[in-house]
Amino acid sequence: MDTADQDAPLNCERYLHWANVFLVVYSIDNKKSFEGCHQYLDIISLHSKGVQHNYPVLLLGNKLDMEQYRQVTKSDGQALAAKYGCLLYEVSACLDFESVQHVFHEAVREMRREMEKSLTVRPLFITEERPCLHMVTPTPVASKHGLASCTFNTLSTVNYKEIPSVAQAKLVTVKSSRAQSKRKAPTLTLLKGFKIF
Ligand SMILES: Nc1nc2c(ncn2[C@@H]2O[C@H](COP(=O)(O)OP(=O)(O)OP(=O)(O)O)[C@@H](O)[C@H]2O)c(=O)[nH]1
Repeated sequence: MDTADQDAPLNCERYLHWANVFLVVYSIDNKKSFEGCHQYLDIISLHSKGVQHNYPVLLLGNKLDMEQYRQVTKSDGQALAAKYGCLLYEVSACLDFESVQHVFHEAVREMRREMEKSLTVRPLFITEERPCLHMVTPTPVASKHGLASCTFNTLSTVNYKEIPSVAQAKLVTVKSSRAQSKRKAPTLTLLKGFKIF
């Protein structure tokens, strides 16, 4: 979405809640446009804090072909990017399509990296390897990314662990409290690493 705001951010909600990655653009030949970026960067970082999620931001100095009229040095751009923890690129939209394309590809890569990072907070699974001493209150394990959701209301001596990666998957046997009390009662066999829905 192109915000198309002329001087300052307007109705930010319409893109803040919608976007996964932000490109903040100024013209290297226009100091005012560079100064206007501060407001956008502030708003995006406030938004990220509010939702406790890091949205990648790329700061983009456009009109590199206007070098002779440059009002914003590359180090100005780098300092601003460093302040807000974002990446800086300088491009010429009218002369160099590939550099613009590269920035968009980078934006998508950054977004994927962020999503993968947030996936490292993995959902829980159950194992009987180290039984707990007390009953655990059944809790729905709801993953933000829909990876796992289950309740453990028949399992009293189970242990809760993070799901290992599929490469580490192996068979484990989980017994219900009823099964443990009866020697030949059926047990439930799970493949470690598989999600339980
Ligand atoms: N020299 C030069 N001019 C450019 C470049 N990119 C855009 N322009 C010119 O800058 C002006 C503004 O471009 P827009 O794409 O409309 O910029 P914008 O900020 O999205 O403008 P709005 O959509 O009206 O908010 C136009 O006259 C473009 O031709 C560039 O890389 N070099």
